[in-house]
Amino acid sequence: MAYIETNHLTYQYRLFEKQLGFKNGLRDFFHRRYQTKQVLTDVTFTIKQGEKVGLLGPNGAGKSTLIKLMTGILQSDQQALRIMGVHPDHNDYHFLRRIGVMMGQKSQLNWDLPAVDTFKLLRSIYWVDSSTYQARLHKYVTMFGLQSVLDVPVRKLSLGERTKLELIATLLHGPELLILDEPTLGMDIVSQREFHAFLNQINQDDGVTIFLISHQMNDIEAVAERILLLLDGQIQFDGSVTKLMNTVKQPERPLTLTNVPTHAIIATKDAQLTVKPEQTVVHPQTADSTITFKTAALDQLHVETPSLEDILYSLFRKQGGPQ
Ligand SMILES: Nc1ncnc2c1ncn2[C@@H]1O[C@H](COP(=O)(O)OP(=O)(O)OP(=O)(O)O)[C@@H](O)[C@H]1O
Repeated sequence: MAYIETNHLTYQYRLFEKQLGFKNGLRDFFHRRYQTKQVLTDVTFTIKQGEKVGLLGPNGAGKSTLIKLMTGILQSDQQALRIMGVHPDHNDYHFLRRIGVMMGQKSQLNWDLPAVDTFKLLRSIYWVDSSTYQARLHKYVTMFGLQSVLDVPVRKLSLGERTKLELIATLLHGPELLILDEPTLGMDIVSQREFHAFLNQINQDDGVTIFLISHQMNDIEAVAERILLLLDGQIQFDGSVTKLMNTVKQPERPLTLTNVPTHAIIATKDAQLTVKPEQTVVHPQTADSTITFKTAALDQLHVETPSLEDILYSLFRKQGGPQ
């Protein structure tokens, strides 16, 4: 049985259609009219225990909606979604104990209290025994080097410190599945890397399955072994970052050559280019980073490989799947 399984998962919101004017307002009161907004259509994928999966998609693609369905905040068809063998329900305590959810824009830490006070509260809510709690707290706080800020009211901490404490709060009850929605928003690059290293460590040490939504490409590249691309409400790609880079028809990039000798021939992996004497810019069909020279004597050759961000930019702009 798959650890996480969606099977033609479809979701639409129902929106109240409000009419303008007093008379229409009165009519609305007795005869409400609704329209529907299709957000997810036939979303099908499976995730194995211990995987680190990134969910990518443009604004409004339905990523948060999918998370709300996965955590039982929104309800879907029973057969369309199974998480750890059950249909998610946000009233199911046993289910909630097994997952941890961190939303970058929502905090569970009390602003006026030190983080350790919220940790103690969470320990009681989740019935974590004292020795397990102490061991986890010690491990996580040491990994992040946050010993000195545990007793400081949260409002006095930097955003980076708060975010790391937020992650610790999410993990104290020992969830097997960690769902993260934009966790590194606003973090500097040093804190981001510490955060990535932490996630990879808990995945390795404790086998925590990680489901990560982020618009930060470095989050995805540093953590996710596999990405799901949500476009037009459907999973349009499922595979590794490398596979996405190889699958997607990459935007054509000019090669800028200087001091090209007469009829210098450059071989790419898949094709050969013959450079005409005066030509200093060529547009190869298949440019990649493994270009070799057959006839050397080029002074300078710079090949730019498109980044993941470039690839996603072109995909998100046209809102279509990889071709
Ligand atoms: N409660 C709601 N009622 C009606 N429509 C909603 C509701 N919540 C979200 N939507 C709509 O559903 C679509 C998907 O929203 P969702 O928040 O899931 O997207 P997202 O991929 O998480 O976007 P972002 O990257 O901006 O966070 C959007 O068009 C949004 O306006």
